[in-house]
Amino acid sequence: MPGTTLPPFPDDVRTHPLLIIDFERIKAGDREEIDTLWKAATSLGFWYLKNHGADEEVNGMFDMGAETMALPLEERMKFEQGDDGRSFGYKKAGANAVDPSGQTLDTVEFINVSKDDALAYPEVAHRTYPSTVNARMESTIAPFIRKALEVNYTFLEIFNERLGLPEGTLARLHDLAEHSGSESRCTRNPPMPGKMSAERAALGAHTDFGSLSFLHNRLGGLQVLPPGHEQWSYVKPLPGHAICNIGDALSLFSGGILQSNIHRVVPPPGAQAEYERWSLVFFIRPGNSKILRALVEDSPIIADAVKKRPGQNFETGSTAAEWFARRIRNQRIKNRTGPETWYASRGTEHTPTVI
Ligand SMILES: O=C(O)CCC(=O)C(=O)O
Ligand SMILES: [Fe+2]
Repeated sequence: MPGTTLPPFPDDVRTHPLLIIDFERIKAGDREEIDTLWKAATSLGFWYLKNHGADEEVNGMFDMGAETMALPLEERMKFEQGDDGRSFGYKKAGANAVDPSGQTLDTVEFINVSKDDALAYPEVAHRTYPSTVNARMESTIAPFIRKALEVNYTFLEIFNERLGLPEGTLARLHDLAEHSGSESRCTRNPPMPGKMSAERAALGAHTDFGSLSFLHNRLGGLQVLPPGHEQWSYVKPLPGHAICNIGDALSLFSGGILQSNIHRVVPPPGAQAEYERWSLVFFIRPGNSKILRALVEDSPIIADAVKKRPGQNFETGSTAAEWFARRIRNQRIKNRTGPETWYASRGTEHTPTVI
């Protein structure tokens, strides 16, 4: 957290390098930088982002997270997301399964704030939040969300062009005026030194539900399973760099050209394990009514990609709202009937598209 000196990320753990993208160069239309972004988005689907200009808002969001987690649990529980497939609100630690067995539970708690609630405040679009969230809705949360949207819409415009889609197609699928599952998430994972091995997931293996994630963390713990690998690798946090990744919705819209890669969170490595781990994400997700399917009629490039992957299903028959609700509902341990509940919470991770 701000003001704390954290031990460095150890140099003796398996780490996967990510390409570094400079947001200033992307905004300036630098072709070389856009080529590098395209390479990252279509291979691992993860990249570092520097010069994103959101540092101040990110620090404010971490303060909001600390203030919220300092509220009595009883108070936080008044705003719990519940078992009906709703994402917005507070999620207590241990509410979710992390694997099919249902024997182990997640250890993270987080506070999710809807983009619609933050931008409509003081009007309520979906739900109400703890006092600590309300106090910072206009000064911290809405500014952070606006910055994150600027970054994400910039990427969407580039992907739109590279995918050969008619101008504005991806922007319309993420129409700011339509209610959506887009949200900010501030997560706390308590330190549990020595109690768990690195194989004990704090947040189970998953692909992100939405289109793009704009992530900020300070301590290690995030791991990716790159296509073709059998072992998990850490993603090393780099000061001043966000980590961006593609989620299921963009992977589906693009017929698998954009890669939604599996990842998880384990306790921080080495001496970092002694510390509380915080992370902050903004997830941009399609408008609630949008159907998750490959945009084959809109782009010959996407039609071609789908033809090349005959074993894969890019027709979910599901709206964005239904897709997210299904996944969230089936992660909740209260809804578990057996391993099938875990499998029903899955996204595109069983159909990797990068060989
Ligand atoms: O905490 C992190 O570093 C990643 C979190 C994550 O993957 C998520 O919230 O979907
Ligand atoms: Fe994630």
